[in-house]
Amino acid sequence: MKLETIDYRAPDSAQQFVQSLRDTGFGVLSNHPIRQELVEAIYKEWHAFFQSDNKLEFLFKPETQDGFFPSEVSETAKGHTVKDIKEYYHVYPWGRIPDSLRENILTYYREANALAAELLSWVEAHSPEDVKAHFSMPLPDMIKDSQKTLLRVLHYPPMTGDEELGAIRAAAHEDINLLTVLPAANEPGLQVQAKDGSWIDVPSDFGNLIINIGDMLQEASGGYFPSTSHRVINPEGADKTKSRISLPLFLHPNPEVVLSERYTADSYLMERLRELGVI
Ligand SMILES: O=C(O)CCC(=O)C(=O)O
Ligand SMILES: [Fe+2]
Repeated sequence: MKLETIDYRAPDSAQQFVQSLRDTGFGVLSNHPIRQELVEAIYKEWHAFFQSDNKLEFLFKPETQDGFFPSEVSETAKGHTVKDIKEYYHVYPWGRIPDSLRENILTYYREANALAAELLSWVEAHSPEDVKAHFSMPLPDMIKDSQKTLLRVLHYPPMTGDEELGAIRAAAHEDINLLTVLPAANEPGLQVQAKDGSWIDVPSDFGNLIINIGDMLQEASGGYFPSTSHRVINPEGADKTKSRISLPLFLHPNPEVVLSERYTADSYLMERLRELGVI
């Protein structure tokens, strides 16, 4: 399996993109409308924020889950026992955001959401009729004005050598949400698991946009769209001294949206957050 990069502006991009999602759980887009200068500015200013003690004034609130999550409380992926080597900040437009970082990150939030709605309409348009029939509403409507869509700014610090045995930057996991939209990070490391169990590098050319399926879309499509395992491996050699910043936007439907006969978006999310040990 190889992940092909798809030109967003190609005449058959929607069809190719949805085929890639179906085959691998991932789609990689080049030539897309997200401005690279904006992403670079965000990486730079948030890297500085993670280096500063200012982050401690924005410690996350357990009730609302916005703010800074230090590495000591960061996630343990489902089925794992060792914490990931990462710290992160949860950005919601209604949540706390340091003043000097507000403008760029909220612009990105808005623009990435607009593109995400278009990508969901591609998914809908290229779903077979029997799959589409199970969607309780058009996919873009599920996330419209959602207060739950989460932009996570992740910082994977340089390796110190004191990491817990077996710990990696992000242990293998599946995302909980509908789709995740992720600009290629400033360093490689993201891998997706192929059907044969092997791990494949996600093409991380700076400027690519990476989209992957989450468990909620898998649930809503009756398994037609697979939510595939992915992970972020530790750097080797000279790259050990480098931080990695990444910026996944997790598209979450409005809480009352029906995903399937078993779940609403809210009941699904609560179950998963409990499993992760973050609520
Ligand atoms: O940092 C990355 O490239 C991916 C992060 C990720 O998979 C996640 O936070 O769910
Ligand atoms: Fe993920």
